[in-house]
Amino acid sequence: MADGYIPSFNCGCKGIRTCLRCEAQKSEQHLLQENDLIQYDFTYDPVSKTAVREEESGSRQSYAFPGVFLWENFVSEDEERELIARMDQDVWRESQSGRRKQDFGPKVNFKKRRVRVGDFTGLPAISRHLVDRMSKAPRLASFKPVEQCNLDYDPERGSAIDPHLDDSWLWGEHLVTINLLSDTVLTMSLDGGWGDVEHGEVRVAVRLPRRSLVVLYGEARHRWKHAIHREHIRGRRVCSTFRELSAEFLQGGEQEKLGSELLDLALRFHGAPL
Ligand SMILES: O=C(O)CCC(=O)C(=O)O
Ligand SMILES: [Fe+2]
Repeated sequence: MADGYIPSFNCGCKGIRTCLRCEAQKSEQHLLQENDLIQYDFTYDPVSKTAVREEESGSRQSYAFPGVFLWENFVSEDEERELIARMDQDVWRESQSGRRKQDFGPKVNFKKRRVRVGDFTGLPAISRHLVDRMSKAPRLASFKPVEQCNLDYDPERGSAIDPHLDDSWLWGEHLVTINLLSDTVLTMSLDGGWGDVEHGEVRVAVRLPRRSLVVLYGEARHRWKHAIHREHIRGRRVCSTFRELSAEFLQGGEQEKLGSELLDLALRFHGAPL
């Protein structure tokens, strides 16, 4: 897809962030993107917290892979049904790469590093129990989200999210995502080699079972990019990502006042999507 290509119809894609719907409109289609045939180098093992690679020769390499916490069966089947039914009562807005989204959070301009309350009215009521429950994990004992973003991935649209790092000017140490409706794979990637892999892109596949919660922190948050590739969306997938504030917006930080206003609002759980 050429840079600057702007689809002229019903999707939210811009530039290189395309979906099957807008790709189908192009005369010269490149339906298979480069990353459609990924050979995974490593697979994450949540028990040993290592990234494991099996060579064709039968030898096995494994390296510590810190910064991922996985909580299986975080929500029950009944809860999942209720959560999705509730989300589907609200409008889903078109986003990039064939995703749809619902946002509950402050108004942010990341380029200009500006944030304000805007129309934010708090996280949705359905999240109160979820946030309560996540705080039972020692890693999340003091996690206080001020933003929730729900994303809806559709295999028919080729929905995906390209490798990226989440902002760390506004957002804090922990990125918390609840994975609903289908299993998927969160692909972690690093350029320039790792361990005995001297150069090139190293990828670690983190399996996310349906109804699990995953936390990225430390190196997995700040050094490794994360992505959801198209081929790992096998059925409708909905996720909710929760983000906390960075030190600048917490006690003792320069923007503490705004931070505490956002926190108070967020944790009243009276929110409507923006
Ligand atoms: O879909 C996911 O699990 C990841 C979403 C994500 O990385 C983001 O919204 O920044
Ligand atoms: Fe992200």
